[in-house]
Amino acid sequence: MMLYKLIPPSVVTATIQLPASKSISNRALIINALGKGIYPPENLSDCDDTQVMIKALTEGKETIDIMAAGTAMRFLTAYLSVTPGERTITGTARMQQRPIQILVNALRELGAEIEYTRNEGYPPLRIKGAELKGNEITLKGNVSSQYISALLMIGPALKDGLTLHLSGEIISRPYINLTLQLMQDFGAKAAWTSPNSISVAPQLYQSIPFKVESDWSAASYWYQIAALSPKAEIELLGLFPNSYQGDSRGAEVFSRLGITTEFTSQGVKLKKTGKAPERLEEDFVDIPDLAQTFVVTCALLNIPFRFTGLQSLKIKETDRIAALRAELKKLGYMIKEENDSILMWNGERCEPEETPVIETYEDHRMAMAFAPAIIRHPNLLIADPQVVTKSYPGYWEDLKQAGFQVINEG
Ligand SMILES: O=C(O)C1=C[C@@H](OP(=O)(O)O)[C@@H](O)[C@H](O)C1
Ligand SMILES: C=C(OP(=O)(O)O)C(=O)O
Repeated sequence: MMLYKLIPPSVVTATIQLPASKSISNRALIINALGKGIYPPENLSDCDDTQVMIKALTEGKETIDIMAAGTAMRFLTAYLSVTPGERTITGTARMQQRPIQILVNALRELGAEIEYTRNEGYPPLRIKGAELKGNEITLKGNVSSQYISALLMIGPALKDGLTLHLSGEIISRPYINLTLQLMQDFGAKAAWTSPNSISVAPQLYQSIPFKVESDWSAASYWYQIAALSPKAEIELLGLFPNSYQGDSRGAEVFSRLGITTEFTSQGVKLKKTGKAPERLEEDFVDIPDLAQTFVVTCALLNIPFRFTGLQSLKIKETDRIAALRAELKKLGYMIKEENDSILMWNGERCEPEETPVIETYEDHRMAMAFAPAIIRHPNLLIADPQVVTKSYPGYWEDLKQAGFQVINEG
């Protein structure tokens, strides 16, 4: 097992070229493939989740391994259903435990030929591309928005277009809006027709030059470093106001924790105001990928919190509710959970471990959200730090550039 020991600088000074958004990269790639685009998307992310998508779309292999990429698994399942050929799509052991039945059922209802090769409801899948016949379906909106995005993106390729009715609470809605936004940019007609229905017209995508913006989820770890450091001068490149990404709301939540955002022509500069709230309450149903950032930040700043809307965390790269509680306990914080969807902390402590080894559970966000904790817990070690490649391969190099020492303890 690889272990990283970190030593923070006394003042964090950095200008960081963030990775490009994997959510935007993977959408642009699918849309480009469906539209037979002549302009390849520019500034694609160099992360694993985008690399596996590029390979799947270009190598033409019969067995496609998307490793741990949820977006690739879900988007490609829909894509392969409308693309000639017969293929198997698989992923890591964890990916084979992440549910996909809602999407498979929806695609089957539209006429798709998909079989489970191992366990009913989970990858791997055997998919035979076909012309889909249906054009209107109802599916649950409360498990993963990626099923909805996957269906929407193939909508323009269906003879009669597609209408989706979403039942139950709609989670991760900004990711659905991101999909619609990109589809519209590429010339599709796709829009909400009611608070829970979306219609897509049958109309081919147009090819346009397109540049992917930086990743706001990745930016959150730098906001966290600014919040935890006594002094920080951090500039993040490639972020703009009115971002397509829902996680840009992290800037507003961090402003309540004393980190304000100033937009420049190239990105953002973070400022510390020195103000901190007595308590933080937030609903994460629209911003699930920021949960780990804020849980760790608030505990370490000694700010009690109650975070709701976390029901999707159990089916992500790991059970993030359990992982957060277990690892923060090692640092001396007792976090409570309620209904599988709420995490709270009332300030309760326990004895911290002397040399806590933070496990990362094959989850990039566990590594990236706990590394900044070194600023308050100088003895912690990060296990399996290479997990960051899922979304942010340059994370450790960027920390070094910001003055952190990153030492491989073997
Ligand atoms: O569509 C996307 O790009 C994503 C949607 C979200 O997943 P869920 O819709 O499953 O919450 C998010 O957690 C994931 O990192 C990326
Ligand atoms: C949940 C995530 O990714 P995915 O679902 O695409 O694997 C994530 O990046 O935090």
